[in-house]
Amino acid sequence: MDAVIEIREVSKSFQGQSVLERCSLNLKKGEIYGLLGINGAGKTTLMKITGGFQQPDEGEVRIEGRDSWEYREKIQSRIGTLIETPIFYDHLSARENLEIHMAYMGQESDINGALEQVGLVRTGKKPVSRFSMGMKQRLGIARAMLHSPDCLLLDEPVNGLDPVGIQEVRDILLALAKKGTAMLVSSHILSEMEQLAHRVGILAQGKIVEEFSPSLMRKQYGENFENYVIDIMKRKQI
Ligand SMILES: Nc1ncnc2c1ncn2[C@@H]1O[C@H](COP(=O)(O)OP(=O)(O)OP(=O)(O)O)[C@@H](O)[C@H]1O
Repeated sequence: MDAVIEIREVSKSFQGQSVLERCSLNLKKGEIYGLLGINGAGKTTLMKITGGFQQPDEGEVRIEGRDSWEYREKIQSRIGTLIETPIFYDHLSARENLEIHMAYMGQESDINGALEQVGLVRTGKKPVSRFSMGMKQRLGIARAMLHSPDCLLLDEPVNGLDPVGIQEVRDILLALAKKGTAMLVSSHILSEMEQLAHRVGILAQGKIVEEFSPSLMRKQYGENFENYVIDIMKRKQI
């Protein structure tokens, strides 16, 4: 398999508490991989390590063949990330924030198009400090995808979005996947995963304990799909 993201036996502990334990998963071009797990399972930690924002204690992550910690600067300029609450220059507008980001990336991009895609084109000079949580989230998504990255790491991307926003973001992500972008996406909303992800992995006990195709799972379990998945999450928690 031509993996764009290869997570190989990654382990990470904080103050002696193991969070990830030989966790492995692969993502290929155009694939959306949904990461499910209870609070504190280690989803954000795995995203941070994948993007080279944290060093694994053991194991490695390769993005397009490069070690994501060793080559973190290069990698971070090529991937798009939305991990935890996005941070912006609060006194600046959405457009100014994106302009600064692209200047930092040393690239040019269609900022207007991106703002339009996420429904922020009419915010004009309004400073980000006056944005709602959902608007900040939309801006975070625009920033993550602005430089047309081959890989996106999105930690709860629809968090705080209204139903219209959720659908818009889902459509954007599905369209990007069709163009070949690989995405690691976490969400607590199972129905969202079902509509978005090609493959879902359940993170528990520090590793992926179960992987499935949500559409096949729905076919197999019908209305019991949610219960089935929640059951696995409960059983594997300990
Ligand atoms: N920098 C850190 N220092 C100490 N502990 C940390 C640090 N980062 C994460 N942890 C701990 O690692 C565990 C996993 O946290 P993480 O944020 O990765 O989980 P999560 O699956 O994303 O949770 P949630 O669904 O609640 O967002 C938690 O117990 C958390 O307290």
